[in-house]
Amino acid sequence: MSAVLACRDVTRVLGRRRRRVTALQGVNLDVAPGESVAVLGLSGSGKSTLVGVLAALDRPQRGEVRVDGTDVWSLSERGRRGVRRRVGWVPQDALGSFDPRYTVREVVAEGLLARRSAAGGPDADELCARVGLADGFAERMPASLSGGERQRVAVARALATDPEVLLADEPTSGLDVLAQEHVLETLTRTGQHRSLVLVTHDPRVARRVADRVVVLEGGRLVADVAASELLSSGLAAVERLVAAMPLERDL
Ligand SMILES: Nc1ncnc2c1ncn2[C@@H]1O[C@H](COP(=O)(O)OP(=O)(O)OP(=O)(O)O)[C@@H](O)[C@H]1O
Repeated sequence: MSAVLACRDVTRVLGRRRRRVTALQGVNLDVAPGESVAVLGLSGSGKSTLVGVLAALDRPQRGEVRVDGTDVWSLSERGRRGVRRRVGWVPQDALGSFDPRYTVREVVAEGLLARRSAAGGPDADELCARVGLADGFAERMPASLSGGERQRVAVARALATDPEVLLADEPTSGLDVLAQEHVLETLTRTGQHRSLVLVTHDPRVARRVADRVVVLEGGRLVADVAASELLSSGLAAVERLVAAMPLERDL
């Protein structure tokens, strides 16, 4: 089946002069329709850079990013905006991505303005209910919510555009185990029939959510394995990740 989101031989260099860093080097990734892929890597491995590139927000120096087979950087800015609607983005820092003047309902409604399909589809309140935020949440200000609730608002806003792919960048970082579980459950349940790319440094989260796990190390994709085989794969890259989390070995 053809990939809904793909990158080919992507290289992204950041910074200037002596501070130049090759954040991604020759990265190839295919995400099939309905597939969940976790991008696993330690801090600084290039995960956030890859998210920016896959969301068509950041242009790589080399390589292609394709949405439904279309090379996004061959399009006009307008064409690229259209393509971006197909890729819903759940940021790491949900609160920082919301307009502080907006209620939860208004944040989600903002996503609806960019909805791909015209009439029909859920309204903002229905989307809030879908992510487990019914009963008065819609009128509240995101700043008054817990971290997990804010992340669920971000999922509702991303779903509002009716994307083919959800791109989630460490959506559970800083949350306690229960809130993590709520957010991951929301992502997997509401994201059904869509593709999901989830960025994480936590092998447990990767295994919990994804069908497939790819491992980034120093800007290179060094492993691509079925999630069920992640911990028994014997892959050096996975072993290094687990070893770097001494308090979290109980996987
Ligand atoms: N604007 C920048 N200028 C120079 N180097 C940068 C810039 N942004 C990121 N980098 C470097 O690029 C590399 C990849 O960064 P990136 O943020 O993608 O990693 P990451 O895996 O998402 O890390 P984390 O898990 O800590 O968020 C790192 O070495 C980082 O220091």
